Parts: sequence; structure tokens; C-alpha cells
Amino acid sequence: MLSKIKSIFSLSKENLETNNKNNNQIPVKEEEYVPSAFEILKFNFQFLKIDYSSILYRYIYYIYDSYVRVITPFILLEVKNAIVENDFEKMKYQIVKYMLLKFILQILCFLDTKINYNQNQETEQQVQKSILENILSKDVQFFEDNKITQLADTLKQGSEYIANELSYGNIYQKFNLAITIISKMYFIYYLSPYLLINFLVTCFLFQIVMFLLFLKIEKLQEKKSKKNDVLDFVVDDILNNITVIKTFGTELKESSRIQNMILKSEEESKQINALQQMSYVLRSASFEIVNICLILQIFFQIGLSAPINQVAQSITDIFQANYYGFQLANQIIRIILNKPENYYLDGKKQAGKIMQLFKLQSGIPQDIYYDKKDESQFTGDIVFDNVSFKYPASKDSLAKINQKIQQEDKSIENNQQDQISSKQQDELEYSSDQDSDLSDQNLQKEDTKLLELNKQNSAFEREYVINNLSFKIKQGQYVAFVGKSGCGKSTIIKLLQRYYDTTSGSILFDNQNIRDCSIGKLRRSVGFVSQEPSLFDNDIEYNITYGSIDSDYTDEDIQKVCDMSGVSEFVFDKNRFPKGLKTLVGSKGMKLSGGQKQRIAIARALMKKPKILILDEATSSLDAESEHQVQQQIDKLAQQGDLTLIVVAHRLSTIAKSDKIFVLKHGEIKEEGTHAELLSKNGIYKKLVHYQINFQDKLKKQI
Ligand SMILES: Nc1ncnc2c1ncn2[C@@H]1O[C@H](COP(=O)(O)OP(=O)(O)OP(=O)(O)O)[C@@H](O)[C@H]1O
Repeated sequence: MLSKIKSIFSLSKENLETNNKNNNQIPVKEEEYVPSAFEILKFNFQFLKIDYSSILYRYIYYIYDSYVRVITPFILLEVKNAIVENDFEKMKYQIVKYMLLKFILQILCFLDTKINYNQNQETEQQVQKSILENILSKDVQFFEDNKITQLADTLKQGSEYIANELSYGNIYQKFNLAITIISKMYFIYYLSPYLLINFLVTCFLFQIVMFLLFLKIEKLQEKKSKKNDVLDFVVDDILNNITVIKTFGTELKESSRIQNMILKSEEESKQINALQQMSYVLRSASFEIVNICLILQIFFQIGLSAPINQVAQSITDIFQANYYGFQLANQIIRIILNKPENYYLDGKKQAGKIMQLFKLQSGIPQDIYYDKKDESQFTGDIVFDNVSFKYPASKDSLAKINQKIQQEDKSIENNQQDQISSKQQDELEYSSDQDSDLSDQNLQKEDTKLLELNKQNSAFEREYVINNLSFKIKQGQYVAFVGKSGCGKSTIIKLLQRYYDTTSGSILFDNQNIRDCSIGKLRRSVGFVSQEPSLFDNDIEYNITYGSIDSDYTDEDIQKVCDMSGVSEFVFDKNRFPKGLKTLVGSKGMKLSGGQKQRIAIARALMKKPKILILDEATSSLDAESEHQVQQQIDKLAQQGDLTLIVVAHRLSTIAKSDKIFVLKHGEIKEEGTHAELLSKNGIYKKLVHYQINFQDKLKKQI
């Protein structure tokens, strides 16, 4: 347990490395993590930056403030006594003393606010950096399981939450609360021990009632937050598919879907609201309840049979004697009961999310702290040794969970309707107490069902996508993978870059198992262009030079890769791109055509000067002429001999010049050889080539 907690509290480079080394297994998303208050406290404190001079200042301020708080009621009592005794000098002395104490306190308080603000800012930045590094250190599987928008929320809200929790002001508020309560209780005791007992009993009873209410609210909040997560997911999905929605004219359908989901989560909101109202009423009634308790205490003291004028006199006496203490008691009750459930729930929810993020270890060690001095790369000798792979069991999508929640809701509604009609039949048999028991049981049943549902959905097994695959690629070779859609080509590329680990078998780079190598070296060695390249919302130059460490490039380097990738063709056209390389590409490169994006992505990969270049249908969005030009450049690169070129292509004309072609089917290599060798085999490859030739012939005839 201790080591578990320790691992949560550290994200230094060393810890990250050791954690990762010991933890090569696939990450499985855990159930919602509910940390204890102690864990939260310890977790938060790892971000606390210690600055001894400000701590010293603060302690002086806190001690002084506490002293003023303790002494104030006594000074005021002295003032009151001085007024009663008509001692003007004594009163003047006490008032001056009081004002002086308060004046010094105000100056200290001003300085304290300033220090607190600076410290808060610093902590927030540090926490943000830490959370971001933690998120970035996760592997690909993590990002498939988690929505980016939710991670962004955690980053923002989490850092604010921790910074706020750690602010000295906040720590002091709690410290201050304790001092205030203790000093006021002492003062009440000083006035009347009976009053203190009365106060403690009332407080205790209040706490029990509020705690029960609070537990109920917490349960409902959790349910509501699950539904809200699903809602976020669906809204996100809808916005990402806005063009599809416009095309199919399904705006109203989607809007009513969201409306229904909002209505569903409103049910919990209503119940929460009602309970919160109840706790609010109880809280405001606290004053009256203390009042009643006090009167009861008076009756106890003087006896119930006492004449009414004696009772009235006693009430007046006790009220007069206890008035100050009585007010203090009420103040304390208000402080203690000041919406603890809100503080507790929000805090716990936030802390749980962030701690879970830190707790979830990366399945594959992600070396985000590249050693900038080490620029070594693999040479490009690659071996797949009997590799089999299935995608890791992952959390089912929230959309699926949502569907099941809806089914569950329907069956619960039906159950409730059944119960209502059966209730109507024998109305008088149930008392109101039994009714609430019943609805409690329903809620519990519903929760258990939801839990079971989540467990069922927590993981589902997948099929093997790659089966006992073995092949060798030599340094400087130009190889291609072909095969029908879904046969596993892109999966091989993902395994090569170690986005996932093999389920069995091994992948060797320069005779070293990639599991034993630095992921930094591996990623440094590989340049990759995917089918749908994504660009940063910045200018073209930024995107092309993205992978170059520390701006270590010249204008000639950029010009060279632009020429090779075909970027020069459009980017230096002053009419269409007056700002040239400084043209902004827009979010996800939306201001560019698919072909332009692909060419920029090729330039970006080449700029990195990798030893291994992987093109996964990298020219698929280019027109025939541009594809031919880029292909010529790729062929030239391949001929240079020091670059290992791995290409996935559907258009077989693009790979005719490759040294070796692997033909895949259901994750297995069915044929391998050069274009000419494969054609002579009369197998799958020849069929594929024929399909494409026939298709092109037909096109030509139509023209
Ligand atoms: N992230 C993933 N999680 C689960 N299954 C996946 C994932 N990515 C791909 N698959 C599955 O793995 C199989 C192989 O997919 P892969 O993308 O490797 O095929 P491909 O040959 O590259 O297809 P295409 O030519 O259409 O790009 C498919 O059945 C696909 O559904």
C-alpha cells in the first residue's frame, strides 16, 4: 500500500523511468478512483514549493492573527465591564489596545495577500506543467481510451484546484478555522460550562443529520457525473462530425438526443437540489435550535415546577450572562456547517480525477525527456520474429455505455410503473416510511446494475490482427506492404514504431529487441507519414521544421525538403500563397487541400533526417501528376541507399520499383518478392495488379 501511494506521488524523470521499466504490461483503465482525504492531502503536498522566508513570515502572521483572535473576546469583555463599572480610563486603554492590535493585523494581512497571490500563480504553473507532462507521457492506448477534451478539462481544473488547495491562504483558512473554534469554545466555557455542553450536543446532533444528507447527495452526485461524462462524450462526437450532420440534415435529431440526455441528468439535479435545500433550511434553523436547547437547559436548572416569574427572571439572567457566548456558539455552528458537502464533493472529484491520471502508468515507457546530446539512430536493419498481435483489451466506448444506461433507465422506469400500479391496488398497506425505504432500495438496485454494467464493459477481448509474422528488412532497402483493406498493414507500422507492444514474438532493430531500447532513439530513427496527416495550427514553416531539435536547420534544408516533397510547387506560388512558408494552415490544416497537407507531412518527416522512412499511403490524396513527381523523389531517396524505406500502398504502380513486396492477408504474409517475381507467381499480387489494370483500362475506354 505504501509503495503504491509512493508511486503516485512522483513524476521526476528518474521515477518515470523506473516506473516504466518495471511496468511493461498493458494499462487497464481502472474503476473510478476515490482517494481518502489523507491521500489527497499527501498528493497535493508534492506540488508545494517550499520558500523558507515566506513560510517564516507567514508563521509570524498566523501566530499574531491567532493571538488577536484569542484575545479579542477578552478585550471586549473588559470594555463591557469598564462600561458597567464606569471606569473611563480602563475602557480607553482597552479600546486603544484593540485598535492597535487590529491595525498591525491589517498591515500583515496586506503583505500576506500579496505573497499568497504570487505563490498561487507559481503553484498553478508548476502543477499544470506536471499534469501536462504526465498526460504526454502516456502511450497511444491511453489516448484511445480517453477523450482529449476531458484531459484538457482535467489539466485546467486540476491545476486550479491543486493550486488553490495548496495556497497558504487556504491552508491558513483551515488552520484559522481550528484556532477560531478552539478559542471561541474556550471562551464559551469561561462564560458557562453548561452552555458549552449544550453547544457540543447540538453540534453533534447537527453533524449526524448533515452527514446523512451529505452521503445521499454524494451518491446522487456520482451518478450525475457519470451521466455528464457520457453527455460530454456525445457532444464532442457530434461537434467532430458536424459536416456529416449537415450533409444528412440531422441537426434536429442530434439536438433532441442531447435534450433527452440533459433531461435524464436533470432528474439527479432535482433530487440533489431538494436535499441541498433541506440542508440549507437545517443550517439556518441552527440558531433557533440552539435557542430552544438553551431554554430547555434553563428549565432543567430551575425545575419545571418553578413559578413563571422565576422562570422568566432566570431566562433573562442566563440570556444576559450567556448572550455573548451564545452568539459565539451560533457563529461556530455556522462555520462548521458552511456547505461542507460542496467542498468535500468538488474536492474529492477533482482530486480523484487527477490522482487517477498520475496513478495510471504508461504501458509502454514513453521517454519524454529525450537526451538532447544523444542523437544516435538505428541503422535501419529490422527483423520481425514470429510476431503475433491483438489490440489490447480496452474500455468500451462511452457511447456504448450510454446506450446501455438508456436501456437500464427504461427498465427501471417500467419497474417503477409496475410498482406504482401495484401500490395503487393496496394503497394503505404501505406507510410513508416504507415508501422511502422502497425508493432507497430502488436507487441501490439501480446503482448496483450500473456498476455491473460498467464492469461488463470494462474490457472486451479482441481478435488477433497479426499472426506469426516473420520478415527481415535490411538497411537501405525499399520495401512495400500490400493487401486488402483491414489485413493489418497499418498495424505493422504501429508495431514498428512501438505504439503498441507485440502480444508474442519480438521486433528487432539492429539486432536489439525494441522493448529493451530507448523509445527516444526509436522515434528519432523513424520518419513517418500517415494516411491522414495532422498539422499544428501554425504556419507551414513551423509544421515542416516541427521535428528539428532546437531550430537546428538552415533555409537550404527547408528548401531541399520542400523540393523533394513537392511543397515548393504550391508554397512559393506568390499568387496563391503570398506569405509563402509563413502561411497559416488553420486548425488541423483545414486551410490546405488533402494533397498539400500530405506534402507538408512528407517534408516534415524528411526534415528530421531519419534513417527509416515510413509512408503509410502517404501519396493517396495527391493527383496523378503530383503523385508521380513525389514518387520520383521517393525513388531517388531509395536509390541513395542509406535510407530504409517502408511503404504501404494501395496503388501498386507506386511500389513497382521496391526491392521487396510483402503481400498480406489476415495478418499473415502470403507472398513476398520483387514486382517481377510476384507477377510470375500467378498469386494474390498478380490478381491485385490485374484488378487495378482492368480498372484503369475501363476508365481509359470511357474517356
Ligand atoms: N486501434 C485499434 N483498436 C482495435 N482494433 C483496431 C485498431 N486499429 C485497427 N484495428 C483493427 O485491426 C485490423 C487491421 O487494421 P489495419 O488498420 O492494420 O488494416 P490495414 O491493412 O492498414 O487497412 P487499410 O488498408 O484499410 O488502411 C482491422 O480489423 C481493424 O479493425
